Amino acid sequence: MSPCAQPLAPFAALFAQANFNQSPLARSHWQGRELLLVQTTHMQAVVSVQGAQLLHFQPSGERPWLWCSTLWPEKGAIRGGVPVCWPWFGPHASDKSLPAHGWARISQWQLLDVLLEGEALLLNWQLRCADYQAQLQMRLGQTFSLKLITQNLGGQALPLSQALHAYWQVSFIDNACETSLADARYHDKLDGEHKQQLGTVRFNQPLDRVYFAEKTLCLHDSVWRRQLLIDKHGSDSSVLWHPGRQGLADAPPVLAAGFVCAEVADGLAEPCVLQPGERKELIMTAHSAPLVLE
Ligand SMILES: O=P(O)(O)OC[C@H]1O[C@@H](O)[C@H](O)[C@@H](O)[C@@H]1O
Repeated sequence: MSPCAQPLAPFAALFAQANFNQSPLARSHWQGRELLLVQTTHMQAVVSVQGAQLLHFQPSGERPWLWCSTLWPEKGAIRGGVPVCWPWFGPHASDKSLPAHGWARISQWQLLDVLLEGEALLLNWQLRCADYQAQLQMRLGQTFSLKLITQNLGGQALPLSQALHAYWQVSFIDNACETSLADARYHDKLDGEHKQQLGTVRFNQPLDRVYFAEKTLCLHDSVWRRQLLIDKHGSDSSVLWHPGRQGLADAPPVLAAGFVCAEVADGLAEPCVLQPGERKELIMTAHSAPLVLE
């Protein structure tokens, strides 16, 4: 069954009102945020300038891949799409007054350039934060990839932990599972224990786990008969997270039942330090495939 209302109507309304004027890009605003609407013969996407956050991605003829809340805070992080957690993941290591998951998702990024590469559109974003510089290269075609490049522009070593914190849309949490992490070791953040995964991971309970695995993630939706395959590079860990049936203030239960988070992370298995001048890349590439049930 698929009882949850899918929250895409606002984006559909924005596309209906937008003036693309022969371009694949149109500017739009919603809930106080500046948005880029992207439309080609192969896909539709929405990107927020705050966070350089891909909020919506839908290849032609397919269901949307990403989930996004319709309840955005007046200020602060938008829950949905692919928030960039950077240059730290979770609470800051020493100063708990700093924002969870770093500055990237609450900052305005600069769009450096837009290029057409074959059938795909490349959007190249940049953010400078003290001596950290991030570039996010977004490739939007029949599939999408996100390449986050961090460079230390200063003279001191800098700690780095990061994640591409994707909210994947599912028909209903009980219909979803992750199948590639069987046997992987993980840190269960809900009880602080280190454990080993037995079989597939189901999302029918609150979940907050850091898996120490470099494998491609594989999300199955048994009702939509869809697999989402998430390849990663430069990533020492994957985070699976869901708040459970009680949902969250900006994702009440009926909406929270429509996503699972499968995140590509780095600097969580081992502390990562960038030396002066050093660069590091974190890449997520997603594609879909039909799910054939036996
Ligand atoms: O509510 P936020 O700040 O977006 O974070 C959501 C979740 O993000 C996950 O990545 C973390 O592992 C969780 O601990 C956290 O609760």
